[in-house]
Amino acid sequence: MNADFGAPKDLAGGLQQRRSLYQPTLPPCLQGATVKVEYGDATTTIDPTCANVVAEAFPCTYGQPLVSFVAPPPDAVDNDRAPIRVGVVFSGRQSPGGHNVIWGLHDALKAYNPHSVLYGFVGGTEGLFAKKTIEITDDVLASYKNQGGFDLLGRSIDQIRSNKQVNAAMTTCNNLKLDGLVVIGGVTSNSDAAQLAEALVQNNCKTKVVGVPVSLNGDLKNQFVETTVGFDTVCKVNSQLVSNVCLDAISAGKYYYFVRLMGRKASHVAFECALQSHPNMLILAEEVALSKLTLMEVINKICDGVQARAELGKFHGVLLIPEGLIESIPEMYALLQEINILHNNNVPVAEMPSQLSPWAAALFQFLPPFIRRELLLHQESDNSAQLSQIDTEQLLAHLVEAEMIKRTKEGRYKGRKFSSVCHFFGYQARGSVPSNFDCDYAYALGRISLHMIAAGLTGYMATVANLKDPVDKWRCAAAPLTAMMSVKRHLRGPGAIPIGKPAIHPSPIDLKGKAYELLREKASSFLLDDFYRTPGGIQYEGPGCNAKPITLTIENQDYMGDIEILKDCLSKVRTMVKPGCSREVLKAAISSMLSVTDVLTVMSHPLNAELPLYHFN
Ligand SMILES: O=P(O)(O)OC[C@H]1O[C@](O)(CO)[C@@H](O)[C@@H]1O
Repeated sequence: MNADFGAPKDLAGGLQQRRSLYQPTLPPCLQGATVKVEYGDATTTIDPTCANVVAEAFPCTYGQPLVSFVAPPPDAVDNDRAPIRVGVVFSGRQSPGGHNVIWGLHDALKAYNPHSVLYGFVGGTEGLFAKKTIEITDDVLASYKNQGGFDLLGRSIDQIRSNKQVNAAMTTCNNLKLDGLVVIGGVTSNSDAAQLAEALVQNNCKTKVVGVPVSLNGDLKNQFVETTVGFDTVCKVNSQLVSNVCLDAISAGKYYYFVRLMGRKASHVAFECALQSHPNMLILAEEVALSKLTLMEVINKICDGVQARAELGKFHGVLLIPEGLIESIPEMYALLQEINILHNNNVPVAEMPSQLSPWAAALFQFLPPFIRRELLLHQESDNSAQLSQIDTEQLLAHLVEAEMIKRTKEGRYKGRKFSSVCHFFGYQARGSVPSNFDCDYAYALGRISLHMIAAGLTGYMATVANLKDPVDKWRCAAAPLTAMMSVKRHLRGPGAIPIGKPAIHPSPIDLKGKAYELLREKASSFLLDDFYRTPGGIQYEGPGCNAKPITLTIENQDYMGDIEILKDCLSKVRTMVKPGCSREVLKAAISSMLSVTDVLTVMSHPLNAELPLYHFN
């Protein structure tokens, strides 16, 4: 690695310079040097059927309580606080706002005790294993505040997983006498952080491990985590690009733009961009997987859309797909699985096609040569295909064109010749200057991380709830990483056997949610009416800067399921306990009628604080 990490950045004048001066807004509880730590109920896991497996895998860190942070009372005794030593590592992929986590952590650390030290691991996890550090100071941070990229420290493999890697990380923590290690990343990095936390406790290492949810994919979402840092920015930047091509398409009326967006296991980015820019078509991986659509069924669906538009005299359009679409098509998934096994068996790439099963070989041969080459690329660290390198949008455009030619020959399509232009909007947005929302959110999470370490929490994730409200209503908390875990299983239903290691899994688009329903209601209008929307570039200051402060998915994120549970629960609870009962009695009543997950949902629900108040006092 030859980058000069931590060196001052040459900020171009104007916007970049002004952004470095932006001061994130802080929720009230984080405004002082300390916080009051409130412990909630013990946790299990989001999937109670896996609780035993998770408990067995994490004997020391499973079942820890939920924690919330509130402002300390004005008369709180402010004892001397010993300096704290913390390390921070960029583990997951680049995502706008990552630098602000480090900035928030640094500011909280220095406010806590000015002699505290923050080490940044240079070159990501590899820097952690090799104890390659720089000290993070005000000077080092100055030109990275509110800037995109992860170039302050860089990153390498998103893994702290093998025994060798865990031991190397532990040695570094011991050598540097770290009180805390902050791991920045998405689902994979936070699963690894949980494993590292457990290993450190088991080996009597004093370092507390804290995870911070940073991922452009927005798929680390559960009852504790509303969204990840970077998702807001990436969706806004991509939505602008998508709306630009929509306007380009309608202007000349001659091209279909096929746009692939990042999102490996879940289609959140594509979904949000569709909500923001209203393209003609959106194919969600979750829908395809649910309906088990074959590749040709997907192609026919697109061709039917092209044909319906042609009947209205429209020969242009914009189609969005997530990069994970290819894996959601059953036969493509099966083919990728076979290739995966060949990789795991170290079969040379050139020999792979000949070792595929007959049906997989037939499918492979049917695909255009560029896709064949891309499918054979080496896997990612989580053993999945390198989806960012597979030009699925080109595959679709190629097959749609062939199908439209066929329909023309058969006399089924009488419109103009189909023409396409393909784009992958991925890395462009990933390196973007973060939005105000991501700057504030990341900075707050950085500050929370310090308070978690100071409170001695390990195996936890920093969280903020109520994100759709103004910052002064944000609720700062920490949730055990094991509470977010589940285990993959073979079969669905009661006989299903959990397999594999417990991990935090990406959460897919909720196909029963309000945001999805909204989009489906508009699908036919989007397809035919060219109902394009132009959100424009991110506005940082002045009129319009807060017009849409947070992504529409989050805004429409309904707690409907939870509210239904809550309402139902309340009506039953009323018949069981007296108004003004204690929290314990209330909890026992709730527990007697709900599953462990639902009790957790209700007790950690944003409305929970009101539960005893307006119904029982
Ligand atoms: O930087 P790389 O290794 O190409 O990673 C690309 C992957 O990272 C992500 O941007 C984030 O997980 C994915 O959407 C994408 O597939």
